[in-house]
Amino acid sequence: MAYCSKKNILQCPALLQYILEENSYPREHEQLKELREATLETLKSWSVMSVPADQGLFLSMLLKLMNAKKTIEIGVFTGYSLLATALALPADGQIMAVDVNKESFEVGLPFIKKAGVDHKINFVEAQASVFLNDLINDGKEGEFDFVFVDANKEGYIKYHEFLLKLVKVGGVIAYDNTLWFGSVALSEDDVDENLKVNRSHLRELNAFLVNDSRIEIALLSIGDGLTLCRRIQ
Ligand SMILES: C[S@@+](CC[C@H](N)C(=O)[O-])C[C@H]1O[C@@H](n2cnc3c(N)ncnc32)[C@H](O)[C@@H]1O
Repeated sequence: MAYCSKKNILQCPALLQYILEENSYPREHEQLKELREATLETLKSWSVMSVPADQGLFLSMLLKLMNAKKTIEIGVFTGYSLLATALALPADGQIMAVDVNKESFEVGLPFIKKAGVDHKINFVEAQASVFLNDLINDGKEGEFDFVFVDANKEGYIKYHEFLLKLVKVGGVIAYDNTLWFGSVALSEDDVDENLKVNRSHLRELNAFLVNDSRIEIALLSIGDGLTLCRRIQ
């Protein structure tokens, strides 16, 4: 098989271990560590859905550099990236978070409460497109500093149009998994059957974003690939 079996584009296990175990876990917030461990214990192999600790540290750094205050989270799962975001925002920061399934969120919620940041989070159980449409109808255009998108990959291009309205000029939309195990760079014949559908959605998204003159982009090789889109008009 020509792709990395971990949901991470780093092909070298020793390097991944060095980045995570020696350089990220020592700086991970205590409740993020507890949430990560509870996710592994409760959801076993599904725990691969959480963003890795190095990406959590990056998100935290980015949000602080931007002085972000109001954000949107699409795709919560047990809430690793949500808690990393909530910890990085100021005391009066606000996150509008959506997931179709509340069950996984409930696994992480005790750690979010223990960290004392649950007051910053508005969790809505809904389809992301319905939730985004409602935010627009509620007059929230141009209100958000940052959006983290980590949900159904086939929805990303549709969400992009809503998000360009909701994020302010200068705000950032971050799309997760844009390198999809590294499979986006391989020919379809070399890709595992399980990866093909999302590989195709993500190649389509990447081609769309690179040609979108409304944004500045940076595709980062962190985690499973993260594309930052800064709204410029
Ligand atoms: C990769 S996980 C998110 C991981 C999370 N960011 C973290 O760090 O733990 C993807 C989540 O997207 C949610 N999801 C899938 N399709 C969705 C949709 N149409 N609308 C909202 N959420 C959706 C799933 O229920 C799942 O919890």
